[in-house]
Amino acid sequence: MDELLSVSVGGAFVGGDRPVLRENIDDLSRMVEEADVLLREKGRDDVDGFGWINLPYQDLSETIEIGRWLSGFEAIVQIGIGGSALGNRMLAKALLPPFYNELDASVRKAPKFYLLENPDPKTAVSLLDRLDLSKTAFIVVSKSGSTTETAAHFLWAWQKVREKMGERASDNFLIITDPRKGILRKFAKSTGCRSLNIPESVGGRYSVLSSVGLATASALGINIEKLVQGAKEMDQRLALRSHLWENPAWLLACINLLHAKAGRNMAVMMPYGDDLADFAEWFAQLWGESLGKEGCGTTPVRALGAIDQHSQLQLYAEGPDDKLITIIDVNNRPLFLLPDVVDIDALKDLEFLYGKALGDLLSIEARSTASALVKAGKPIIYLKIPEVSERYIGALVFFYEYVTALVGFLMKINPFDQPGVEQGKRYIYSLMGRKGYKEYVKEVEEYFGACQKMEIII
Ligand SMILES: O=P(O)(O)OC[C@H]1O[C@](O)(CO)[C@@H](O)[C@@H]1O
Repeated sequence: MDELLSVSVGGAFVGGDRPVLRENIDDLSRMVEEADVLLREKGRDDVDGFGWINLPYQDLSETIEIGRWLSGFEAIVQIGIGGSALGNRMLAKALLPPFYNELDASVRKAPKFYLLENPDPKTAVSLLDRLDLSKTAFIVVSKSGSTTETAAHFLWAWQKVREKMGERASDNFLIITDPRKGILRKFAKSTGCRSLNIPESVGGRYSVLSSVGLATASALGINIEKLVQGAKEMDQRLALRSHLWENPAWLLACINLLHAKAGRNMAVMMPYGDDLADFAEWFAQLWGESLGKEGCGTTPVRALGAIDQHSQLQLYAEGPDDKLITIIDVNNRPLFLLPDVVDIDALKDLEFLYGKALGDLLSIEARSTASALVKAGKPIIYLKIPEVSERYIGALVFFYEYVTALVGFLMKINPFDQPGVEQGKRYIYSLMGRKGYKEYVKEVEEYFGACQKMEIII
C-alpha cells in the first residue's frame, strides 16, 4: 500500500520549562479513542456538523454533469466567502498550473477562473469589466444563503448579466446552497437556474469536498474522482489504526492539545511550495473557526516555505516559545535543473548550485528549517506528501478536517459551530439598514465610539 502522507512528530517533543513529553501523549490515549468513536458514530448518523466525514462516499454524477456544463464557458466567477471560497482557492492553487488564467485557451482547455470574495469595489469592477458576461458562468455559493458580502456581489453580478442577457440571465448562474432554506434557494426556485446542494450536515469550512469545491474543480479539469478517492483512502486507513502511536490523526490531535496547554497558542502552517500557499489559508479558517471558542483554540499562522525563512523564521527560532510549527514538504516535485556550469569567474562561489534541481533545493530548505528549529528547541511537526496531485490533496484535506475535529473534542468544545461571528453580522445588518436590526445601531455606535476615543490624527 503506497503512502498517502507521512507525519514525523519527533521534533514535537521539546523539553525546556514547558515540556511536552511522550508520556503525556499516552495519558490521552483513552480520550482520543473516545473522541474518534464519537466522530465516527455521529458521522454515520449524519449528525449536523459531522457530514463532511461522509463526503468521500458521495455520488459525484450530478456534480460532474454540472462541471461539464460549466466547462463550456469562457470564464467562471465563483462568488462566495470563507468556507464557500477558500477551499476553491486552495484546490485551484494546488492543482491548476501556475498563472492559469494567463495560459492560452488551447493550453488551458478549460474556462478562466476568478473568485469574488471580499466586497472590494476595485476588484469587482475591474473583474467584470474584463469579462464577456454572456460567456461567463457565475457560481454563487453560500451555505446560509444570506451572507452579506456574497449577496452584495451576487446582486451586482445578477444586474450586470441581466443588462447583458435579459430574460436568459439565469442561464449563466449556478447556485450552491442549502437544499431547502435561504434566500439563494428561493432565488434558484423562482428563476429555475441550475443549483447544487450543500448537505445540511456539512459546515462551510468542512465543505471543500462537497459540491462547493468539486463543481468548479471539475469544470477546470481537476480530477475530482481522484480527489475524493484520496479522501476515502485516508478515511479507511485512519479507521484501521486503532493504536495511538500508529494513528497520525490521533497523534497530531494530542500533540496540538498538549502544546496548547503548555502555552504554545499559535499553530504555524508552513507548506513548502507555492502550490500549497492557499492550503495554509484554507487551514487557517478550518482551525481558527473550529477551535477558537470558550477561550480555547490556538491561532493559525499562515506561512510559506521558503519565503518565510526570509521573513518570519527569525521570530520562530529566537522569538517567544509560543508556537507549534508544521512544515509540509513534498517528495516529488517537477524537475527544474539549474545550469550545469556558468563560465563567469565572478560566479564561481555559486558552483554549489550548478546542475542542482530547484525542487530539491526547496525540500532541502524544508528539512534544514525543521532542523534549525529543533536545534533552537522549538517544537515542529514535519509532514510530507508524495506529490501535489488530486489524490494526495484529497487525503491531506480529509486528514486535517479529521485532526481539527478531534482537537475540538479533546478541548471539549464544539468544532462545528461559529457563534462568535454572529455579533459582527448583526452590527453590519443594522448599519446597512436591514429590517429587524435597527436596535443594534445604537449599540454598535457605542462600541465603535469606544474604539474612536483617543484618536490621534497626523
Ligand atoms: O457559506 P456562507 O453561509 O455564505 O458563509 C460563509 C462563511 O461565513 C461564516 O459563516 C463566518 O461568518 C463561515 O463559517 C462560512 O464559511
